[in-house]
Amino acid sequence: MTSGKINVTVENIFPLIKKFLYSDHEIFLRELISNATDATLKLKHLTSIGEAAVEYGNPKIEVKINKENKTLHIIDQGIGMTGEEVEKYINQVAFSGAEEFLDKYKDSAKDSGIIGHFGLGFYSAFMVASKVEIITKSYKDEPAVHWTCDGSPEFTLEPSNKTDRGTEIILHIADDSTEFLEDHKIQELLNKYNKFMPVPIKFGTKTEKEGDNEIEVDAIINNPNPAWTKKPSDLSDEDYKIFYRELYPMQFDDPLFHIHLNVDHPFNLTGILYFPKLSGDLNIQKDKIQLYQNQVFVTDNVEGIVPEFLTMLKGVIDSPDIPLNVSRSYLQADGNVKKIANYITRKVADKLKSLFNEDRAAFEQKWNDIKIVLEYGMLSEDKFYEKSKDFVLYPTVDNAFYTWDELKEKAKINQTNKDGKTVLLYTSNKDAQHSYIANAKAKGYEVLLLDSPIVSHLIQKLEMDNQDVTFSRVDSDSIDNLIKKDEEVISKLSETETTQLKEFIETTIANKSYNIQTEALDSTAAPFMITQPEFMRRMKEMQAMGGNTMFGSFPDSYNLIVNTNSEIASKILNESNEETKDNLVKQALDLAKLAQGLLKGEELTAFVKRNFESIK
Ligand SMILES: Nc1ncnc2c1ncn2[C@@H]1O[C@H](COP(=O)(O)OP(=O)(O)OP(=O)(O)O)[C@@H](O)[C@H]1O
Repeated sequence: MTSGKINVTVENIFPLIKKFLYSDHEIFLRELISNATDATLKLKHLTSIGEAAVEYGNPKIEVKINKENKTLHIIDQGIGMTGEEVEKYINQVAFSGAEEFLDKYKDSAKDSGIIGHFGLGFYSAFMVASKVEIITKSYKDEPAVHWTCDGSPEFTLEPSNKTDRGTEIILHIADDSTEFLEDHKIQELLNKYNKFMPVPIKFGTKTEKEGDNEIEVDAIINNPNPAWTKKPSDLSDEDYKIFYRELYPMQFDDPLFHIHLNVDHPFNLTGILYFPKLSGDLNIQKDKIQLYQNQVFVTDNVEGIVPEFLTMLKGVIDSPDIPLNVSRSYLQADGNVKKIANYITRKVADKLKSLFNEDRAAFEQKWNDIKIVLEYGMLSEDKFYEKSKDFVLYPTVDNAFYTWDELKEKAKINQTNKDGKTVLLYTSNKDAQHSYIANAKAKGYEVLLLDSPIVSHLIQKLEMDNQDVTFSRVDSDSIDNLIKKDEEVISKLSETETTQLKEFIETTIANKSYNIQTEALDSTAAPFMITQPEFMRRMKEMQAMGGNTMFGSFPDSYNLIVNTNSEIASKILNESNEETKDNLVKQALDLAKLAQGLLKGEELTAFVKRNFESIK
């Protein structure tokens, strides 16, 4: 037996490991299973290139709890270690075995996915164990060894009678960590970190029916060949759906479509992203994109790696090239990470374009479910905005869907005003703005249905980019003013009469919240109409979305448009009975309010009562 002191740097590192290095104690299991996986894949690699004269077989990794002894065992059938290697790899912490391995087999090892990446892997065991043993036998024809260490820098190394190849790590679980002796806890951790690791992992047994008999079989907790590691051409739509279920067992909606990611230059990345049916409340998206490194779960916080607008998607990303033990802000500045984000954005845009081109009708059907992500992407990522023209749709109230170019083309003919600007009319609510939509449609205009919460920001951006186009909500002015053509409508009232009418209405209403405007409109147009000017409303909405209160909050601003060519206008003007005149104005105003959804509460009650009276 040899005993000795672990490399001096360790003396300082041990307490560090325990206290600071890992905030999450539970990751020790992931680290040890990763080591076991690496050891297994190394052996696979060596046998495949004829460097190891042993049978690879069907190795698995076993995790076992011994409640009586208060130990947790991680057993693999991998490459193992000789006594010398234990000295070297385990005792000299700073020495990275993986590094040497890679150095030796650099080029042939590249595609076997065996690059170590988590830092101080093995020693994380001391976060939960008071004593750790390693019993290991190398694939080389050398005796097995038994290493023991109680967390102090002293260790012992003695021969062992282990005869089969591989490594068993035994953790004597510390008194403050006994939760790791519970089946359900280990099950939970395996499920979280190891669900898709590339070597089968056994935890306990289960019974299975074979004919009429029940037989005891290994309970394998992982799927070693998850969909993202396969070629897209080997997967059907159904396979992708099945994998979605596997990722999110509690998710019952099918995804709308998927995007298979696969790149190996200038960085390595594979994965599958899904467009989910978004639930109404975007804040409670529980199932997130999961980040893996060589099939080991790392985190489901992909902020900084995936462009923000795509964090609403689901799925997995697997890349060995994402630095993990660094802060988020560092991550965002990392060149590789930026490239990854750009690549993902491009892939998503390409996929959307091909979906659109392949089956436009199906794409239109999905539009409502995906638009929020796309619109957000247009606003936040210039690269995505540039590509979005090819597939972003603008739906009308009549369920027609236009691309940007189609829309401009169409509107140009009929909806260009006298200043040469094409005016795109839209509504945010088909029901609430019904009467205004009807006015626009009567003129043969298209009305878009743009009802996302970020629409005001989006149209602002579109207008900036297309100086010949302007957006106006249907209720922001009278239809003749929205798209001003050259033809003048002649007023039936003289200028004096118009002033008289305006003054009378002003005094009757005596309510400063409306800005009264008299206009000579078509005689069949509504006599009184309340509008909400586009600019003020849009500013207010943008401010509400952006949470910016720097300029104070914008007040609501409404105009009352009085149509001087309407019969009612003349009637009011010519009415000699003051009370009747007053009532005419009040009734007309209430009707205008009703059409804009502004007649509420006490006013609505009084209105209803008054109208019942009038038909008695
Ligand atoms: N189960 C095992 N079988 C064979 N060798 C092992 C096993 N566990 C650890 N080792 C050896 O010990 C070395 C040190 O392991 P440790 O987990 O500390 O770091 P690493 O695996 O090299 O790097 P990292 O964990 O950061 O990816 C490994 O590189 C490997 O050579």
